[in-house]
Amino acid sequence: MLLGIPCAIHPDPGLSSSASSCWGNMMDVVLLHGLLLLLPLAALLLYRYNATFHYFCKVAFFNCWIIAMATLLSPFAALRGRSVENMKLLRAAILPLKHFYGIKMQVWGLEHLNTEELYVIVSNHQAALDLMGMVEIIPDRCVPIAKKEILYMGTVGWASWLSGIIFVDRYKREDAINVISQTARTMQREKFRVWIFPEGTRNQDKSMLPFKRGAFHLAVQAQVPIFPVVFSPYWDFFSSKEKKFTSGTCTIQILPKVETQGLSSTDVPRLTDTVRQAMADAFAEMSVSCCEDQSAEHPQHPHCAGVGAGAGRGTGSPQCEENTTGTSN
Ligand SMILES: CCCCCCCCCCCCCCCCC(=O)SCCNC(=O)CCNC(=O)[C@H](O)C(C)(C)COP(=O)(O)OP(=O)(O)OC[C@H]1O[C@@H](n2cnc3c(N)ncnc32)[C@H](O)[C@@H]1OP(=O)(O)O
Ligand SMILES: CCCCCCCC/C=C\CCCCCCCC(=O)OC[C@@H](O)COP(=O)(O)O
Repeated sequence: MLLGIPCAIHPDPGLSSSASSCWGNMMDVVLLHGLLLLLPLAALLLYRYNATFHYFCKVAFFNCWIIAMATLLSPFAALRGRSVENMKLLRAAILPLKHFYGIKMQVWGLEHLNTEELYVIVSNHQAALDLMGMVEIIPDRCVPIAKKEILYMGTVGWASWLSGIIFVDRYKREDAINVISQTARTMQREKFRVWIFPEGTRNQDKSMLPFKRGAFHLAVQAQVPIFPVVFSPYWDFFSSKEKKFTSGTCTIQILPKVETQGLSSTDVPRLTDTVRQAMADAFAEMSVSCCEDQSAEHPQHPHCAGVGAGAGRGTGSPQCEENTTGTSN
């Protein structure tokens, strides 16, 4: 018996055909086992030496983790019903991810959020990885506003709904505006805070996209302050375009609050511009330090060529030119 296959090699020449077929079986099994051993080895080598494979493995793990955690936690969350308190479960489930990925989180200005009052948080949105930064600082009783598509992602949608996440249909402006106006009323009544990504979509460019106005209408209608939060650029450790995903540091900067007391809807465009400008300045400053760290490690990083040497203008990417200007101001 070899590896579970019954096999008797009989010296009798009359049985030689059965013996040779048995030999064939043995070879098949050996080959199969060899292949089964080689596959993980090849995957390991690919993971180690092929950046694209490495990237897809890490993204797949991220998605699997979220799906697994959502599936595991949804029944517990369901016991409580739809409640912002369930955000604590989601938070606890996402917090360990940074350790798996070797991503160091550095938070500046957390004391700003340490207040009893209600507020709206607005932040830039680079990738789904933002979830890891969000859970570092998300205060109690705070729910994100998310695109409606997430609601249909099976248990992930279910977990999100149970945690009180508010969904907007970005393709139906009237409906989205209604949801936001309703949120302005309920956040006061039910005492919760709201987190919005005013760019409205993921963006890994050198600068932030123009801001949608919903977050600012919400803060004005609810008469609550806005806390701008800026995630430093991920480009030294993550890029979906370049298929890059390594370890690194993410800095989260919480800017001082912007008051909305006494403002009305006519002030929203100016308010939006003020907040965006403050965030863009912070992002530009963080880009410079990110570029400096990067150029120390890899002097010819495509985003940063020339910055370390003070030759950003005209030689490096527009990103670095913009950053250099941002710092000198
Ligand atoms: C443990 C396991 C875990 C499992 C689960 C965990 C995983 C899932 C968790 C998810 C949580 C994380 C969430 C991350 C998700 C992030 C996203 O999904 S980003 C996408 C969704 N977010 C947004 O879209 C941002 C909010 N959008 C807006 O605020 C928009 O303004 C809009 C309301 C959708 C309208 O957009 P649009 O029409 O494209 O453009 P605007 O320029 O903003 O507005 C046009 C016009 O309308 C006026 N207006 C806008 N809002 C209002 C309002 N509330 N009241 C009155 N008027 C409004 C605006 O002023 C403009 O008019 P104007 O005359 O030009 O000024
Ligand atoms: C029965 C259906 C089963 C469906 C299975 C769904 C699988 C879902 C896989 C992984 C879940 C990870 C979800 C993380 C969500 C993170 C939030 C996020 O970053 O969303 C992007 C959104 O802000 C902007 O979207 P766009 O840039 O406009 O696009």
